Amino acid sequence: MTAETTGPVADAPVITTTGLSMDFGRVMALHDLTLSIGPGVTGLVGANGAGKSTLIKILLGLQEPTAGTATVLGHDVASESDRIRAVVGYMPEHDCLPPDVTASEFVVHMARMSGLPKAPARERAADILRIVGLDEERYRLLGGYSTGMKQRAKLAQALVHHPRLVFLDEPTNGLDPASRIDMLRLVRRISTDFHIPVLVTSHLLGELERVSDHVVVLDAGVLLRASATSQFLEGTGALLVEVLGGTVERDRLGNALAAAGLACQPRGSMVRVDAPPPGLDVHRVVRDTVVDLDLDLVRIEADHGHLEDVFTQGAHRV
Ligand SMILES: Nc1ncnc2c1ncn2[C@@H]1O[C@H](COP(=O)(O)OP(=O)(O)OP(=O)(O)O)[C@@H](O)[C@H]1O
Repeated sequence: MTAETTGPVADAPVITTTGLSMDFGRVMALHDLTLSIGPGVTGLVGANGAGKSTLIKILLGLQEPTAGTATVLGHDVASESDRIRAVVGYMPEHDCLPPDVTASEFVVHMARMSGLPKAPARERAADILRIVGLDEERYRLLGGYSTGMKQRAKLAQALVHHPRLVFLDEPTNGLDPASRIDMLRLVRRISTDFHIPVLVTSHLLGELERVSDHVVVLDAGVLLRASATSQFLEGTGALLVEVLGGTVERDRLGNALAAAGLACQPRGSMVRVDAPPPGLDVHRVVRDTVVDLDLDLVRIEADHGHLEDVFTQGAHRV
């Protein structure tokens, strides 16, 4: 297997699906999915069981859909899955690492399986293990690795053969908050530093907000929404206001703003003020109210949408 040398044409779809369905009998894992995914990082989000892994397996040609068609880098998944697997890197969700070999041996082996000769395979494996942060640990047996190190080793094997596209299935699974942030930085680097399109999944809806250019939201196999991340996060027109103190001060402010005619409710330690009627200078009303109540203003900021809102706002199915 040799990876192709040319990258995807700018803005050409990297992945397309048309009417894709996967019926397992008792459960419909994907239902009539029509999608077009471009370059950059695409976050595929949805609760456990939403159909994320099933979609990836179909795209890799590992599972045959019950209906519909799909292409990956222009190749048809039904008839050209060998071509697809040659040019796509895949990090599976579950632990799939042999415990009794070192990370170095494993990643060199995966490079050789992809067709790289011995010396370049060693060189490439060393490079990629350094990039994922396993330089010093590369001669340790994988069986003794922590979850975070195993995730990095899985990522290394997905990148070692110079793929033109990578699928990362729940790369932050089992990681503590600091390791999650590190892993998400690595995911971003795959796109920004190496210019490889990435399809990355997470069941934590908000997790991919910061690293994804586009987001696809699945709910029980149905496409809820697919759009640029910026469209999910754009301003809602509402404001968040914080004053010094605790819930007593927050509620005094909220009650006074409500008495001044603004629709508001508590949001954590802050007061969320709904988009005001046109013509009303809400910043002035807030500042005047804070002064009248003898409170100390910490901040007034625009409230932005979040990915989770897609599930709570009666999402429009696409
Ligand atoms: N081989 C299979 N046979 C029967 N049902 C399956 C099979 N594979 C997946 N399913 C079911 O299809 C649905 C979607 O599963 P899938 O693994 O794609 O979800 P997911 O979004 O990746 O969730 P998770 O993150 O929990 O893996 C689930 O209800 C799952 O139980």
